[in-house]
Amino acid sequence: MASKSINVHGENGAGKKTLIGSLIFRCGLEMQMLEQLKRNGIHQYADVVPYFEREGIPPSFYAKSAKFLVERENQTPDVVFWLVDATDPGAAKTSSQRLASMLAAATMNPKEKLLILVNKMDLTKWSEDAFQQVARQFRALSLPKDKAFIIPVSSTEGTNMLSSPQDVPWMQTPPAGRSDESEDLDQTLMDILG
Ligand SMILES: Nc1nc2c(ncn2[C@@H]2O[C@H](COP(=O)(O)OP(=O)(O)OP(=O)(O)O)[C@@H](O)[C@H]2O)c(=O)[nH]1
Repeated sequence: MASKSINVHGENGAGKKTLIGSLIFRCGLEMQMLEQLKRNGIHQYADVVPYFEREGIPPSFYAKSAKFLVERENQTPDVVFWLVDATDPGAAKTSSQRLASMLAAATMNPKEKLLILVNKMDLTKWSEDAFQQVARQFRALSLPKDKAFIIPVSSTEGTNMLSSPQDVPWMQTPPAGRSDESEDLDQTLMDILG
C-alpha cells in the first residue's frame, strides 16, 4: 500500500491532536496497540499523538488508497490538514491570513491536497451559518486550484470523517449557483482523501 505524508496546521486549540487521535482510533489501530493505550491510561483522542511521540511511534492511519503518516516538519507533504475552530470566527480570520501568507511564501506547499477542516461543528449544532462564516474567510483567498477543499467535521464525534452526518440537510444541498468541487459538501473527509 502507498504511503503518504500529512502535515497538520491550525491555531492553538483548534483540535489538531484530537483530529489525528480520532483518525488513529477510527482507522489506524491494531488490537495490540489499543490494549497498550488502555494500559497506559490513554482514553482521550488528544492524548494519542503525545503518547506516540513519547514512545517514538510515528502517528499514522489508513485511508482507501494509502497509509497516511503524520509528519511535523515537512513543507511539501502530500496532504495538509488546516484546522479551524467553527465556534471562533475571529480565530478563523487570523488563521486564513496565516494560510494566505504561508501559501504566498511557499513555506507550506501540499503536493496533492489542502483540506481546510472546519472543526467542532457539533458545538454549533451543525449550523450552516457558523460553517459559512468560517468558510467565507478561506474562499476569499487564492487557494491552490483543484487541491483545496473546505470540509465541516467534528473530531470528537467523528462526524463527516468516515460517514456523512445524518439530519443535516444543507450538507446534501449545496448553495444554488455553486458547483465547484471544493463546495461538494456531500463528500466526507475520507472520500476526499481517497
Ligand atoms: N466539542 C468538540 N470539542 C473538540 C473537537 N475537537 C477538539 N475539541 C476540543 O478542543 C480542545 C483542544 O483540542 P486539541 O486537540 O488539544 O487542540 P490542538 O489544536 O491540538 O491544541 P494545541 O496543541 O494547544 O494547539 C480539547 O478540549 C478538545 O477536546 C470537536 O470536534 N468537538
